[in-house]
Amino acid sequence: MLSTSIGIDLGTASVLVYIRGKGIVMREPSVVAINSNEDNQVVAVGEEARRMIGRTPSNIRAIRPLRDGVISDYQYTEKMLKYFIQRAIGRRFLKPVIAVCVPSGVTDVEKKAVMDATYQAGAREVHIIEEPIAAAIGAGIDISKPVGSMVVDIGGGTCDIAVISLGGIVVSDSIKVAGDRFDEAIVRFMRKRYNLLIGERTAEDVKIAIGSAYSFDEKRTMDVRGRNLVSGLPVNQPVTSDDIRDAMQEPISAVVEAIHGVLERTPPELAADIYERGIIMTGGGSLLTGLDRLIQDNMGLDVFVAEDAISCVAIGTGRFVEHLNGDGHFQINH
Ligand SMILES: Nc1ncnc2c1ncn2[C@@H]1O[C@H](COP(=O)(O)OP(=O)(O)OP(=O)(O)O)[C@@H](O)[C@H]1O
Repeated sequence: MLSTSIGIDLGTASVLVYIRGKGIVMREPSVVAINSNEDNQVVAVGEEARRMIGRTPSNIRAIRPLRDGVISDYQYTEKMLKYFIQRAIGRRFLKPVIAVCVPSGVTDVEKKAVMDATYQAGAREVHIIEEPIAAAIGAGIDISKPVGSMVVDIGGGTCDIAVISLGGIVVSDSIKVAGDRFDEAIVRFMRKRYNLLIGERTAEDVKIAIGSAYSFDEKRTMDVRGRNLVSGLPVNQPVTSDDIRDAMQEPISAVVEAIHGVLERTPPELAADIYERGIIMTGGGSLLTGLDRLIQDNMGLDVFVAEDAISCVAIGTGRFVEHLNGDGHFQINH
């Protein structure tokens, strides 16, 4: 009997678990709720904890243990990871082999900590995988070939840009500007332009509903509910997709500049491959309307959003662990 292989995308915004033969079996927000009256015990994890944000007595706090693509709270990252692994695998006779994809800003010490937590949660063997490699595998790129591919993974906390060839990263950059920064920019804009106080969850909803990185002919509007900072009362403020584009201009430009920077540092042969094949975008942030078009116009090359972009890293991590050969190397025979 084969032991189970599991791939985990330990993301800033969400954790996805992939099991061999089943695909993605779990997709939960990276949130932990703790009770300060009971020695900061964990009271809920994932979606249940997220629902508690802003709706709990003051002794219960919902925290995001990974922020800005780094582990901001190791203790709770470990608890969250263990909870998800145990829920995914249940009771098993044979311990699973687990690959965990960590945000690229994570240090070697933190990687070791994630490894230890995964062993403690019941793994037989643990592999830590880099985010751009997982994203590329998940997007269906054959990374083993001596051909340059550029992957831009835009998550919640980080935007990772990498040129991959022969299974390794040749040039890369990681900036702490991604989906969360877009949301924060919308919060700031609403306060400045409309004296309206909104939370980050509302900002995210607005971004997904009418946010656009590119100026399309069709304009969209929506009413945003918040608190007027002058009257102190709740109001509905109509906003347009142009408003939201203005709001996000700074973080969007930072993403475009970072891609430029990586292309400039790419060796000419690989750059030629990328001009021929285009850029692949993955991660939830790449779903922002018009972002592909904006990058395409700026760079003068084709940009494709991968199928199921938000799951690419988890799928890639799962495929990585499925195709490990006996000596611990990734190998797919095409
Ligand atoms: N349709 C959409 N349009 C715009 N943004 C979206 C959309 N769907 C999801 N997002 C954004 O994608 C981000 C989360 O992406 P993802 O789940 O890939 O991140 P993550 O892997 O948890 O983070 P990281 O890679 O930084 O660790 C959030 O900021 C979310 O608002």
